[in-house]
Amino acid sequence: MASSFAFAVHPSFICSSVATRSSVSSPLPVLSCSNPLQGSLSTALQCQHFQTCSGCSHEWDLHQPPVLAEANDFFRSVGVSDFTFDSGNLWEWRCRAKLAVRGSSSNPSVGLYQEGTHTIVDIPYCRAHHPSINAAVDVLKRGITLFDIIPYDEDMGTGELRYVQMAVTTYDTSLPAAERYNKGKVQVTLVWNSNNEHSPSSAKLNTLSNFIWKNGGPNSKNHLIHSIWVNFQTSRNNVIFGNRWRHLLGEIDFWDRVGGVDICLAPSSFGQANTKAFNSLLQNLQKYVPYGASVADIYAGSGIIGLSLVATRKCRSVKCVENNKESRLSFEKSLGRLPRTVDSCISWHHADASIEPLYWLQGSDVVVADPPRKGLHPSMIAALQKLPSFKHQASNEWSRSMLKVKEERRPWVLRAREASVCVESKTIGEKSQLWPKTLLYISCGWKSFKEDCRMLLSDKAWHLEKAHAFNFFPGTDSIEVLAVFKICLQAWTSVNPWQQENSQEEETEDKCLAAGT
Ligand SMILES: C[S@@+](CC[C@H](N)C(=O)[O-])C[C@H]1O[C@@H](n2cnc3c(N)ncnc32)[C@H](O)[C@@H]1O
Repeated sequence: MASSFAFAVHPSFICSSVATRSSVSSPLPVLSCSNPLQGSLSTALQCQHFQTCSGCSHEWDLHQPPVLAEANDFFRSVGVSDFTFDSGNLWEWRCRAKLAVRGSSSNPSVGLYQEGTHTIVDIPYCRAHHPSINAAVDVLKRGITLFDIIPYDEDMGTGELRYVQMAVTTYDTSLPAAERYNKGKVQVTLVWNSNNEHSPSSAKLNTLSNFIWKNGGPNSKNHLIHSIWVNFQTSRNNVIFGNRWRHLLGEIDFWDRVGGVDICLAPSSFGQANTKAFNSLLQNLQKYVPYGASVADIYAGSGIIGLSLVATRKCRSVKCVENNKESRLSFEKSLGRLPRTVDSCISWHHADASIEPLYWLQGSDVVVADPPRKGLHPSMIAALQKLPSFKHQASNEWSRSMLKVKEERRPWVLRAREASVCVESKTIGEKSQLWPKTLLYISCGWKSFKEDCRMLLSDKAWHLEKAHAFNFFPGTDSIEVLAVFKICLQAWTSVNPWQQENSQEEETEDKCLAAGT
């Protein structure tokens, strides 16, 4: 139960907050706002699972997570006084959830761990979930009970169903635009405790998926399931997915639309959980990329950011670097839906960006880096710190010597350099002597971001020009940051007094000096 407060709900809040399409509409929990230190009910979580479920840590003021005050101070201290925050949707924002399945077939729990335990809390009325996720979980649980599907037992390693991933597409052009989000459809992935589709429990897997399809697919009275997949995983560790994925029912391709482009996401690829907030971030990010820029999209996943920039900023080239090979197919499919008018060099590399980071940075004037929560790899930071000294070294020969291309013999490094997917431009030639002037750092880990930011600013290599944050995870004390760094040239020019290339760079240099970075 949520809290010990007594309750009074403002009627307008009830209207705006009740799940719109779920057959599992939540009895709202009892809260009151008698404590003047608490925020308004209109921005409160009001979830009955709060405190038992580990998903949300904050119940009040969802529009301003506590870390925001610290972020504001931090950005001020590094010279950014106009830091902005976009608070977005406070409920029903989660379009992608991985939920553990535990308990028994007669009483299954589908949810998250209770804080600090290995107990799974059933969260049928989760306020963060898109309503279609809660509705799909409800169908799943009925199927588990009806067909005696055994939930996974972590201690014994037994059972059939371990996890379920639910991903919502909010892109159905047959619906009016205003209805698309609420009527989103779910790609369900069942994580099954067997080696493959030939195992003895496969009959039960098929029965369960047919039940879900019958009760949530296109011929049901509440069409909420887009497709059903299975992932086979027998490992005893706590890695959620195994390597074997199979499509079972519905459409294979899962399309959504963000950042002005159609994107296809396989269940095995990384996908942002908060589709609307991600879209806002992309629209903001686009403004910092000059038309015709060459972009390196590092930690690219299925290349959504890079493709969005190709389409909206008419980039000369975009190079995506990602170490999960599963994302390649999604990238290829999304690439196929770019407008025909796009004329750019576009490539996607299956590579570890921390190995030879300079190789990936070369040839671009804008770097987008969207690393996992732990932040940039030390080797990537070191490479970014070196960039000011490369700025005017335009010769390819010099670049090659810096990158030690001639000496490189390691087959896996040479393999990674070859693009897994590549589209040449019809008109644009290569311009590999470029080095980045702008770094757009997207971060979901505030702690690691601060450290990386300090490192980048510490030796005057970069200057922080702008910072924005987005409420990607309302109910938690996390923010997604978009930080705009510009290269500083004075460190380099003090030893190499070459002429500045253009006035924009002079301006950036002045700002670096003014900010004392
Ligand atoms: C926060 S996600 C961002 C994905 C993508 N930019 C998006 O928004 O969809 C981070 C990505 O970095 C990838 N990654 C992690 N370590 C990497 C490495 N050493 N080299 C390249 N990619 C890496 C992960 O597989 C994941 O797709």
